Amino acid sequence: MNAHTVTLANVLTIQKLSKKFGERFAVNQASWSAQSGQIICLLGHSGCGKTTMLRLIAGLETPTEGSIQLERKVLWDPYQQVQAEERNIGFVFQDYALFPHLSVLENVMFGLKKIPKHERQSIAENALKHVSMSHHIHSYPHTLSGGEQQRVALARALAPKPHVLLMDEPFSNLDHRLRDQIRQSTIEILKQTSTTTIIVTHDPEEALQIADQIILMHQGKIIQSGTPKQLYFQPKTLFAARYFSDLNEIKTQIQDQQLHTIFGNIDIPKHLTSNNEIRCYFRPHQLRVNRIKTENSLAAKIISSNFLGYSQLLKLKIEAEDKVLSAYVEYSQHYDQADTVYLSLDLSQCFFYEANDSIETHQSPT
Ligand SMILES: Nc1ncnc2c1ncn2[C@@H]1O[C@H](COP(=O)(O)OP(=O)(O)OP(=O)(O)O)[C@@H](O)[C@H]1O
Repeated sequence: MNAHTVTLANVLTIQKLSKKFGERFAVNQASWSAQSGQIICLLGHSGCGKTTMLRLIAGLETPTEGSIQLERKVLWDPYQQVQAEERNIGFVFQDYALFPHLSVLENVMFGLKKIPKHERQSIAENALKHVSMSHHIHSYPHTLSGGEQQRVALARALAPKPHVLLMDEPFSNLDHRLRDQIRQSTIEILKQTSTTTIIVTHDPEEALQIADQIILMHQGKIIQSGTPKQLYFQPKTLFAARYFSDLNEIKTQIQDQQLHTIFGNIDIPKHLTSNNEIRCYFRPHQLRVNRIKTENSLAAKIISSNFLGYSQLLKLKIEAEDKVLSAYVEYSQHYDQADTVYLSLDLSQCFFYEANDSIETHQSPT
């Protein structure tokens, strides 16, 4: 193996995992893996099966089929099962689930039952020091802010040095200003301790910011997995593209082995082989807005403008077409409603899908 191809071992391996409640699949044939020290985000809309996936890994739900493996040990398959308390997996619940009648220190010590009594206190104190909560060891949970409770829950989950840490929407109960700060410090702690962590979130920006790998789910199935940049820049389906931002859509026509659009022509992407109509999609910030006409640019009128602080969202009506597009531009450029501007687009950065795109089948260029 050469020095540049070091591969990390899989810590967690999920294969064809399914969970049915009645006739409905909450998780449907999901396969993915986490490598040592990685932060994985399970991302998707409400009800897509993220929490069920965490609970299956923790041993709080029993799978219908498939397998879960921690390093070389099978945690669950149809023939072998390891009980939840024997899995050495930490869990931070959405509401933190601290015991109200125990102090902060006692809450953290509670997770250390397997460790000799005389060592528990110093390990718990150390874990609390790590999350900067030493000054609160004798406080009770109800006297702490949401952010402080989150840090105690993190210390309690990390103190037993779990093989894998599971966190269910850990930042969603924090107010907006605190969220960024707590998220940042949590990620620093997870990276310092090289803790392999699976975080559930429905927030695409959060996943892009913190994940080494994103697993995007819809109706129990994995739609796409990969690095944040792969999901954002090379979404394989319209669903994946749309999860991360609004999209503009324009029509294309096939002529002479090329796709013709109002912004110019491009070779037909190789992955598109059927005869269905192909549509071109792009994010609002991809549309270039200019005051001066350039080659291949289209005249458009600004029909509305929304101030967003640093940027501005423009709705633009193309003059020669019955088409309205959206664009983000820097506010400092001071575009106003009714201004005429010129639009251009780099087609090589756009996504192309068939018009009747189903969620799982059609791919964009990679
Ligand atoms: N114990 C249960 N009994 C029956 N159905 C369940 C049970 N738990 C979850 N479900 C169903 O399984 C599906 C997936 O639920 P799950 O909680 O895993 O989704 P989620 O993506 O975590 O959603 P949210 O973000 O809203 O928490 C939903 O349709 C839900 O109603």
